[in-house]
Amino acid sequence: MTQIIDGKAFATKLRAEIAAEVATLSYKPGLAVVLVGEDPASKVYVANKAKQTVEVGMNSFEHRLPADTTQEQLLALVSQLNADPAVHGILVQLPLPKHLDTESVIATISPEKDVDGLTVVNAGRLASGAEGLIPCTPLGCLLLLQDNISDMTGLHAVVIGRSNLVGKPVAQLLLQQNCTVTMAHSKTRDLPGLCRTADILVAAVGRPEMVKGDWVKPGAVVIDVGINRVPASEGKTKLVGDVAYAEAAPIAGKITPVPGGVGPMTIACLLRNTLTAAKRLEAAR
Ligand SMILES: NC(=O)C1=CN([C@@H]2O[C@H](COP(=O)(O)OP(=O)(O)OC[C@H]3O[C@@H](n4cnc5c(N)ncnc54)[C@H](OP(=O)(O)O)[C@@H]3O)[C@@H](O)[C@H]2O)C=CC1
Ligand SMILES: Nc1nc(=O)c2c([nH]1)NC[C@@H]1CN(c3ccc(C(=O)N[C@@H](CCC(=O)O)C(=O)O)cc3)C=[N+]21
Repeated sequence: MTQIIDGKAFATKLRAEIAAEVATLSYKPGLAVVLVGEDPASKVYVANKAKQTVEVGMNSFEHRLPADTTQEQLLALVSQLNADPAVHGILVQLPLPKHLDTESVIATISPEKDVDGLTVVNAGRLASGAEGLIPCTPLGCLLLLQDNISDMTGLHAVVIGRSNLVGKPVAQLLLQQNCTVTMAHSKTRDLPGLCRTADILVAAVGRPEMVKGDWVKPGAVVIDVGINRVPASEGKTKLVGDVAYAEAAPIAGKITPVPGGVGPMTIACLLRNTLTAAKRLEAAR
């Protein structure tokens, strides 16, 4: 029988552990979230994050800026948050409006407050095995895999997608777990054949239900990172992953659903990173 990996339940447990630790602190960790523009999907995530941040006993600072915010204004806000002792974590919601330079905005975030793990410093720390802040979604994937596979040594992991936010850091983490890692992307030849050799298959592509059932090796552990909103019946929309779940689930050994898989873990890991950053910053004061 296929086992469904319940990311929602795992994330609830993780948040309870975070809340218990926050309650022992003499200060309140603070997370600042910056949202530029009116993207409705982003707004939902920001609202969810703010609610859960407060629930675990942290301060949530929301900065909603208009879509026509200038580069200078955004950089000034990030600098102000860098200097604010009540702020331990800074998250700038991506993607930014096209007129803004994402790279320079990320580069302005203090690496010690970079709870998304997106700065060059934290990416370098992850690649070299040093202690830093690990991107939330990849960290969530790792925690789910560790909870479901006692030892990943020697397993073949195929990661589809090579973004700085998801694919690359996932591959780094699985390499640290002694997996043999193959990174696949839009130029990969015979992707279905490659996927069929994967003991662990991570899909972070952004293409609804691209990974078909017959791409999955029987018994493989499938982690579906994709969050795609697609039309459903009666003019409504629904969320689907990058894996054709109905086809893949009976073949996989274990699989994450969408919603209720990696998504909730991302927010829990964001809170965990904020706690980690707060403890390090306060210890250094
Ligand atoms: N669950 C969560 O919490 C989160 C979910 N997401 C979701 O995860 C997905 C990936 O996000 P992100 O990494 O930011 O996306 P990006 O668009 O930055 O990267 C997508 C990657 O997929 C690859 N790709 C695209 N088309 C194909 C194809 N036909 N075959 C093989 N590879 C392909 C691209 O290859 P190339 O480099 O060659 O272009 C690229 O490396 C999205 O659905 C996103 O919504 C993202 C963040 C958090
Ligand atoms: N700087 C930055 N960091 C990010 O990590 C980041 C970002 N920008 N931009 C957008 C993407 C997307 N993302 C999600 C987080 C949680 C859910 C989530 O909680 N999903 C739930 C519910 C979704 C719903 O029902 O609406 C689920 O999958 O069960 C989804 C998507 C983080 N991202």
